[in-house]
Amino acid sequence: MSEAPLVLAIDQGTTNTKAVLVDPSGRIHARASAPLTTAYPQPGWAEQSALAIWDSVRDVVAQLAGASGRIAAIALANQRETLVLWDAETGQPIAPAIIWQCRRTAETCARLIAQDHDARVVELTGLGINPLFPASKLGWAMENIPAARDLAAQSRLRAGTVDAWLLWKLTGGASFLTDHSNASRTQLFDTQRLEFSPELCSLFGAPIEALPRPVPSDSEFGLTAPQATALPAGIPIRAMMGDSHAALNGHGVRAPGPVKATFGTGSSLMTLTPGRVASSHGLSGTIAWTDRNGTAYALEGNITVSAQAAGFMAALLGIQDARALSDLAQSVPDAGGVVFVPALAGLGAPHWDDRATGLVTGMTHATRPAHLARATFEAIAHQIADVLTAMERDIGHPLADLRADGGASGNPFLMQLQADLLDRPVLRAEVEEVGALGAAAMAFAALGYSAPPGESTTRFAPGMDLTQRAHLREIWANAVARARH
Ligand SMILES: O=P(O)(O)OC[C@H](O)CO
Repeated sequence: MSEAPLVLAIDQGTTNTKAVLVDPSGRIHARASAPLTTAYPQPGWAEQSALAIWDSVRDVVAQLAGASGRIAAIALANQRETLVLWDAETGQPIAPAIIWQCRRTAETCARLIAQDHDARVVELTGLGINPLFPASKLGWAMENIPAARDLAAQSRLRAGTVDAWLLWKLTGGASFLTDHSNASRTQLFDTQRLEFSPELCSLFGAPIEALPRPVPSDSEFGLTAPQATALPAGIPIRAMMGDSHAALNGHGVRAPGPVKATFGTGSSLMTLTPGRVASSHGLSGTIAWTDRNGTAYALEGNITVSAQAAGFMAALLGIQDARALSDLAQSVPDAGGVVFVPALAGLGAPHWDDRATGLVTGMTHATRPAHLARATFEAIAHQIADVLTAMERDIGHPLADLRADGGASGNPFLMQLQADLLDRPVLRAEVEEVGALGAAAMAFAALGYSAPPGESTTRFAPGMDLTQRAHLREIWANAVARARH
């Protein structure tokens, strides 16, 4: 009997690139990982090397290429809203990638909002005007990077999100495409017509001809080029999706109801909706994916700094890493009244305040590093609770539980805190690579295999006294209000 085919699923994230080899049942046969660094050259700015992103993909692919004879397809999940600019002729990036966290266009966005453009942008895209999205980033690049203007004048400028950049490199420049889930996060994409909007491109100063062609998430995206990676030429790329969208698919969510939270550098909560939605509570309407069944729409809340807050606080306290910070946090029964608001790059959903800054409240002579450590994990959970509350208000009924994935979901202390502060169960996926598995499931479906079930989970039941929970939620809300002044 011949061996089952494998999909090589790549999850290109902000802090690392991971890849897995998966079979049609969803079983992982091998894993690989490569780290990435982010530069913060000015307050509010955030950049990565586009070549380092590509090299990290080549690295993880090389670690798994021994199985290339069995690899039937490649699937890609990626950090979203990050803008890469490159020269179509040389294949070289012309500037650092402006990543999703970057707030350099905060003033431009504030001006566009003051000029009353927000309602129309939300109508077309589901997204409130914000520097998170590539639209204003591309406008900024056209104004501030002379090479972008020069190349655009020669029709050589390519401006894409990370999926488009990686696909272009994997195929040796043959494919310049983006999938609808990634396109829906650019704030240039009309999510009803499924095309980039000339009106929005003109509003943000983005050259529409430099953008990739948007296609469904299960398209025939192209074939690996000779020597692009350690893989042989001719392997098809059969799925591309934003990482958060892929994680929702990886949880086995195929119909409205469940909500998932990815505990990554930032966090994203997402739930499928019966159709296009416009949030009234600070969330985004977006496209989950498009495939042979049509377009799946979703409601999403993005938190700008989530698990990254633990690394930040560990560094600030001179503690080795987030794991050691978690140990320290568990040495005290509570945060002693201390609240940490990790608005280190403004605040995302549901507040969307670019001027908010990080803040610690409630310190006294009794405050110890352990209280700050505990407040950091509470902050991660509070932010998720804020978005879940907003989601319930938009949907109009309570959500039963939360599906959790992403690196920090591996921390049982955090998962218990999350269940406690939500006052509802948290179901954590047992494998960490839910995003990669979701992209792999999309590729297998494209190849004609039926979807594997969602990942099995560990359940964390809420156990906090309700008065204590109400008190913690209240002092958190007060601290957030202060961070915004
Ligand atoms: O790199 P991650 O996993 O934190 O994901 C980044 C998100 O896609 C940004 O929206």
